[in-house]
Amino acid sequence: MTTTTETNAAGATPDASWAERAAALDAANPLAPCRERFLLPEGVTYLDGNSLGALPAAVPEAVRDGVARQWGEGLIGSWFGEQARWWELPHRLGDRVGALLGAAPEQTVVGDSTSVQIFNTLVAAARLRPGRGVLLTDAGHFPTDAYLADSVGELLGLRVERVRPQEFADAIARHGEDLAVAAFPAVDFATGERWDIPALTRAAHEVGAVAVWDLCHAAGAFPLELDAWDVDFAVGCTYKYLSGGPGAPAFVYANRRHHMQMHQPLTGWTGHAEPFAMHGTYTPAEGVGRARIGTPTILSMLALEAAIGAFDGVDLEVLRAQSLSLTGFFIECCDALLAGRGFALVTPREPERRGGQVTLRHPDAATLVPAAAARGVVGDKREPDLLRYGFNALYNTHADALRAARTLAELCEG
Ligand SMILES: Cc1ncc(COP(=O)(O)O)c(C=O)c1O
Ligand SMILES: Nc1c(O)cccc1C(=O)C[C@H](N)C(=O)O
Repeated sequence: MTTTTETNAAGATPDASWAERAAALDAANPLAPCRERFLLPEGVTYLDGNSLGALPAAVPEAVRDGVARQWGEGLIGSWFGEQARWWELPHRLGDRVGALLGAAPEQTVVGDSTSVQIFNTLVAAARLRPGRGVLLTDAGHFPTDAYLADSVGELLGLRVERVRPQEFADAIARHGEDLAVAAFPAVDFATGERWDIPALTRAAHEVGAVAVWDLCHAAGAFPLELDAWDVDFAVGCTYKYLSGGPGAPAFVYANRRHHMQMHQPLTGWTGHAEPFAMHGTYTPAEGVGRARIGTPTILSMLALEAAIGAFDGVDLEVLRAQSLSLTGFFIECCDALLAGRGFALVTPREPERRGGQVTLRHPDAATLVPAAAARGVVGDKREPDLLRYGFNALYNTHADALRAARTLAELCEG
């Protein structure tokens, strides 16, 4: 398999030895018992957890309890009653998610969708830098981030500039004190390339700008240190590596030092200082509670709360090591088994530049991805010719990686 810059001349290792290597790596995996924390369909190799995480085993019972006992029996009393305390759930869950992001408690809340939180946070961030004229964002950002940056620019009269992250540091320096906000993804959704959050955050701070990170493809995939890196704001979804389920609520992290000045545009009643006083005018809650917007989606939050339990006792450094072992082994398998079949590796080979996914390019991606899924290997396709395979170290195995590469090779043989 080739990259744009190099040709990898892997030797023809016999097929059996790949299987032996996969088995040995899986046998040595300290996270292997975590696979039992998920309900995976028999015979399916699921490599699309970078889009929708697999179902954690604890979720069905948590949702059943939420419906039958907390709602069915507790009724309205479950908002504040000991049996459920739904009202606190955005904070309770926020702290659980925050722990996976390197965020001390009371800086993260869960609620609404990623798109809503991106909008709210971008405006709040820009309002911290009045008089500045530029919102810098990634030219390859996920579409919702790009559309919302344009919308925020239009609303606030900011010029939106889109640059590739390789040019980000230069663009920051060029705009200097005219830069209000730098909004970037931690990992590129298409290529799987991981960007340097601490270095880029520092660069933004050097010109006095505010850094907003989209952690959709990072949260739960590898360790993050938002507090230590002095990140301003971060937003992300919980349905990918956190496996919160379809439509699971987003999270927003707001660094404690911004809480008192943070002025968000979506001033919903649950972010009010006294929501049940039913005042006619908005006074934001103190602390991160002001990032709340509307009524929490309790059933989804209960699913997410149970899902996050899959991380209990997991050292994120160990998870990262396993994730890199999986993606690295998959790249090796592809180098060997797909050589000369028209594939190119899009994701960087250097481990520190990868998140949890490996992206390949092939002119027949549109037919290969569904054909592989029909043979039990589920990944996804992104325009125009990308095949994405996402590895979640809590449930994927090296055998999954080998099967995926082998299946693609078999499909190319016809
Ligand atoms: C980087 C990124 N941002 C945002 C989203 C999605 O936003 P929402 O959850 O609002 O659909 C995704 C994926 O869906 C994504 O990959
Ligand atoms: N959010 C999604 C959805 O609601 C339906 C189908 C796919 C998605 C995705 O997660 C897309 C994803 N963010 C991506 O990286 O392409």
